[in-house]
Amino acid sequence: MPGPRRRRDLDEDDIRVRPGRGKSRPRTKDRPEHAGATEGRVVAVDRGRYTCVVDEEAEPRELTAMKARELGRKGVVVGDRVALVGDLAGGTDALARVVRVEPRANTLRRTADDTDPVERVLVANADQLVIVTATVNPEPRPRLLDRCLVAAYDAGLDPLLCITKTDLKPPDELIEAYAALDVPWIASRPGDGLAELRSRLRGRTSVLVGHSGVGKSTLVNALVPGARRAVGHVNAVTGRGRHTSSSAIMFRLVDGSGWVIDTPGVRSFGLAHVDPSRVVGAFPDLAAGMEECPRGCTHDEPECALDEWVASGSAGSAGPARLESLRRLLRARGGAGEDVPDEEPEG
Ligand SMILES: Nc1nc2c(ncn2[C@@H]2O[C@H](COP(=O)(O)OP(=O)(O)OP(=O)(O)O)[C@@H](O)[C@H]2O)c(=O)[nH]1
Ligand SMILES: [Zn+2]
Repeated sequence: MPGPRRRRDLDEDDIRVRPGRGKSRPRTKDRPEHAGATEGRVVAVDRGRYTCVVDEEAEPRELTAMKARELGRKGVVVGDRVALVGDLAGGTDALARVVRVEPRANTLRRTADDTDPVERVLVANADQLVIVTATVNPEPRPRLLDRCLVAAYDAGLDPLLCITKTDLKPPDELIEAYAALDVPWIASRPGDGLAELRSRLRGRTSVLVGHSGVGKSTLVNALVPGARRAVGHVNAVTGRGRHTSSSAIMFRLVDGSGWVIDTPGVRSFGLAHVDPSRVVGAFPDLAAGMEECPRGCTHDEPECALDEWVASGSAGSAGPARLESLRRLLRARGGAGEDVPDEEPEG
């Protein structure tokens, strides 16, 4: 007998669709008329126009589509797999219709916060989150990086730390700060590090996130000839980039195996939606020690059994630094009481 579904497995549609009462009339999405629709992948969204790639395997081409009325207010985001009908020829005037959004394997989301009042699904169906930070210019923002990491664990994406501008300053401090988190990292500078990044991206769908000006667009341009992402200039005084990229956009890697999604520079990452158990789940090496915790332990309180467990050495390789990392991330989740602001310094 199937067990009860965990809450995480439910998405918007499950919640809306109630078992029908009385005579069953097929719901819109079950109607057979779109059976012959073409499958596509949304690679860009711009004011109600969706750029989709169809025929990925045989002869990939892009076309523009609008949302069919029957989809109502349902969101369509970059990375979505969709069913398309209508004018599938492509070309400048052709307009297809998105008639269905396939169930999403996952979504990368941010909750509304002070800098962005709208809760957003940023992308769907990715499997890796590349958290990009520069060694300097702009300065790394540890709290923002931690929050991106929490977002990755929450969405079930594998994190990868990508440290840019190592020609200006060595990456050692950053590497050290993330050592206990066991996050794989790569370092890059002009003319170096790209091959390793490429091999990390092969066969995967990766989302690049990071503060404005860290060099995401520069990386995408190097990875995808022809991407022509606008590269901004970092203001020498504020260290701020110019937010040159305005929306998420997806590119196919040259050898056809894998996709990268460039996102606009972020200044914050609202995490109110994140269940702490998703963060804890990213620390399987500490799981055994949690068995002694009081019921409902937040693992960041005096009664938490982890301190003793780690101190006793029963944790194997999971030492105090590892526990401190878990707590750092659990705290990063909270919106209030920020220790280090992730905003730029004033002035
Ligand atoms: N010295 C140095 N400069 C770099 C490196 N990578 C990027 N830059 C420069 O940093 C500036 C910002 O790079 P972008 O690629 O526009 O940064 P971005 O992250 O896409 O910024 P947004 O589009 O605002 O999100 C540009 O002047 C780049 O030439 C690097 O490894 N070393
Ligand atoms: Zn605990």
